[in-house]
Amino acid sequence: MTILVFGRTGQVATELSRHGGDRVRCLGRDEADLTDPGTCAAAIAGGTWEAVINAAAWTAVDAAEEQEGDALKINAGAPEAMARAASAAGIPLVHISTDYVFDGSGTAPFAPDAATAPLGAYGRTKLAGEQAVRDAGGTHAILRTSWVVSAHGKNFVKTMLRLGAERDRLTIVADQVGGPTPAADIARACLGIADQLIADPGKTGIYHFAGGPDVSWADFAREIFAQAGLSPEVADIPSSEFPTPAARPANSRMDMGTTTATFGIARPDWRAGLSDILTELGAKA
Ligand SMILES: NC(=O)C1=CN([C@@H]2O[C@H](COP(=O)(O)OP(=O)(O)OC[C@H]3O[C@@H](n4cnc5c(N)ncnc54)[C@H](OP(=O)(O)O)[C@@H]3O)[C@@H](O)[C@H]2O)C=CC1
Ligand SMILES: Cc1cn([C@H]2C[C@H](O)[C@@H](COP(=O)(O)OP(=O)(O)O[C@H]3O[C@@H](C)C(=O)[C@@H](O)[C@H]3O)O2)c(=O)[nH]c1=O
Repeated sequence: MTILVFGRTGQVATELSRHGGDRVRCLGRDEADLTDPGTCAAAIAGGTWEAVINAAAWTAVDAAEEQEGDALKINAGAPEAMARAASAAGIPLVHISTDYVFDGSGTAPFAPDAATAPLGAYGRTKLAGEQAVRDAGGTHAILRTSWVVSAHGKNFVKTMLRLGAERDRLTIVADQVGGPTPAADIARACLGIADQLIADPGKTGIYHFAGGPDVSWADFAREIFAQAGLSPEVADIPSSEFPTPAARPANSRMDMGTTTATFGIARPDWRAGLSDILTELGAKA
């Protein structure tokens, strides 16, 4: 049997396709459009699947501020339909969420049961998606991750490689700290969690999965440039000097202790994943 994946072109979906091989069937927007949640439910009901993984989402953080209704449909309406259909089919759903459901207060890592309080529209829509998945009442894992990077799509590593080649000096925020997470590691975790939920629906719940060690965006940029053999000056700035439509959490540290205890999945070292990404991009020094 096969695992159904929503998403085909995204960072995590691309790695699910790569790591899942013949075990996964990835649906692009042409086959299941999340703005039309009925197409997601129909895709689940229309096949015989072992599990469902939702790797599709509205991920444009700033654009969500102006288009929250559109983002809500994709990040909550579609997951609700997926969760209901998966529950009706008696199969588990692995749904990916984000550190941006937290307000970023303090410096301690957030546990999965910590209070949520999103700072912006993207986080609000993702939190609504989590709630919808839980309300559907089926077997599920809501896997919150952070700062996803890969050789595909749009992400901080690719932005830094572009800017680092163009400029002598970059100003990068140093007062936001979190765990960069390679999409390949997320894909492996999702597949492992899906298998374990099939075997034991009692593992249903909210889990965290983020790379370590925690780092500021500025220090993350420095490591990207070190591994890529680029040497622009990286100047630390406060978030106030990099104004964006959506506020970002200052503290994105996430405690993944329950993920390790429940599923035996260890925290990945993002520096190793970064090395793989740069090698794949032909950018490794
Ligand atoms: N990127 C990050 O830094 C983080 C991401 N996450 C979460 O991880 C998950 C995966 O993110 P990531 O791989 O980075 O996402 P990407 O932005 O790389 O890809 C998003 C995917 O969603 C698809 N999608 C968007 N809108 C629709 C739609 N209307 N119908 C069908 N498909 C659609 C896109 O397809 P298309 O190419 O056709 O638009 C694409 O495949 C998401 O749940 C995200 O919220 C969590 C923390 C950090
Ligand atoms: C390009 C650039 C960015 N920055 C800052 C802005 C921001 O605080 C930080 C990262 O910028 P980005 O726009 O890549 O990050 P952003 O889109 O906010 O990334 C988020 O995406 C969503 C989908 C998530 O779920 C989060 O976990 C997180 O990964 O870097 C600088 O300080 N200087 C720069 O030159």
